[in-house]
Amino acid sequence: MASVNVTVTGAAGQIGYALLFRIASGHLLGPDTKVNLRLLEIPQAVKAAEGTAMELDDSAFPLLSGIEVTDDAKKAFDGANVALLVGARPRTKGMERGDLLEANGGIFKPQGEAINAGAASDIKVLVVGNPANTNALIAQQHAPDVPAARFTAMTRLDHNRAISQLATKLGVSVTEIKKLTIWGNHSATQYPDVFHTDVNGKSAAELVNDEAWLADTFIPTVAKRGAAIIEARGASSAASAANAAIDHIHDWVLGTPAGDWTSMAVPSDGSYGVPEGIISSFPVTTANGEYQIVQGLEINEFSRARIDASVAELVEERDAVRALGLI
Ligand SMILES: NC(=O)c1ccc[n+]([C@@H]2O[C@H](COP(=O)([O-])OP(=O)(O)OC[C@H]3O[C@@H](n4cnc5c(N)ncnc54)[C@H](O)[C@@H]3O)[C@@H](O)[C@H]2O)c1
Ligand SMILES: O=C(O)C[C@H](O)C(=O)O
Repeated sequence: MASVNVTVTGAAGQIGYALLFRIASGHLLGPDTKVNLRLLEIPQAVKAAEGTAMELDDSAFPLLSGIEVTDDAKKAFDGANVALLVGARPRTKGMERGDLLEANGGIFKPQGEAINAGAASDIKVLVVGNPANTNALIAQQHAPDVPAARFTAMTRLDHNRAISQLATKLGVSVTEIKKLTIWGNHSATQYPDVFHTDVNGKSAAELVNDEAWLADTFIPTVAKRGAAIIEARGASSAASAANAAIDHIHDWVLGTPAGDWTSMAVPSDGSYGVPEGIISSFPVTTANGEYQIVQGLEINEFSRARIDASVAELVEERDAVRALGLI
């Protein structure tokens, strides 16, 4: 059976704890693929990551072929086929946006370099740590030998949240909702779009038939859900974020179902007027380990303004990290 090297950064954190057991039990790559885990942490958290590794051992997962814990990015990414970049510098009191971007530059620049130096030729990178889209751009810009398209950021949690909200509104099961799209940044400016969404062969937008609900309830609920979870739990989403990371890589590697698509933040090829190179969320289909941006969707005025606003924020973030010399 094939064994795949999966590197997880921030392994001792709360998403890490929810993520690793599901990777080891086969939810990431399916029941026919063994996984060799590499856990990267900062020196002061290595001991905690080793504790998690002990628990992974104690689970005797049939698909887990090995675990290595390290604080050395070069070792962690050497031969990596899949990299989940979860560890990031959270915003703390008094921290300005520029400080946050700079602190994360100190993480994602060396990790991009280590991926460039040693990752396997089929490396697939998912950035979860916030600000995810721009952190992915920083890592990508320091890995010039890796195809740029292999660097992606996570908007699958937003996608899943939007499906759940829409299913509740329409009184249908989440499985009946297809072709929902998150556009833009994983931030409060993101745009969850139901204008091409299909519910049992009918248009979701027509079934909702209430633009005010979309504008004033649905979009803000989805876009501010991360903050609502922090408010309720006293900590940011962890199990749902881990679940979304599993979904993102699972679908990238194993494909999206026929008649559906998903949302991934990927380097723009200029589709839908999104400036080339910006790591922005799009509707994508996947097959044979590759993703493709869904083409030819008609974008109405309501959607256009919202996509443009979120993309403008991404351009600002790119310009800010450029000004800081991080890319
Ligand atoms: N994209 C999304 O949808 C989404 C959703 C939820 C959370 N997040 C983000 O995911 C990140 C992780 O969340 P969490 O709740 O697990 O945080 P956490 O603070 O519990 O854990 C983060 C871990 O990362 C480690 N870390 C820091 N710098 C590192 C480095 N250079 N190398 C390796 N590890 C490093 C820390 O030691 C810590 O153990 C945060 O940035 C959070 O905002 C993103
Ligand atoms: O950590 C956050 O700011 C929120 C997180 O990105 C989320 O969407 O739950």
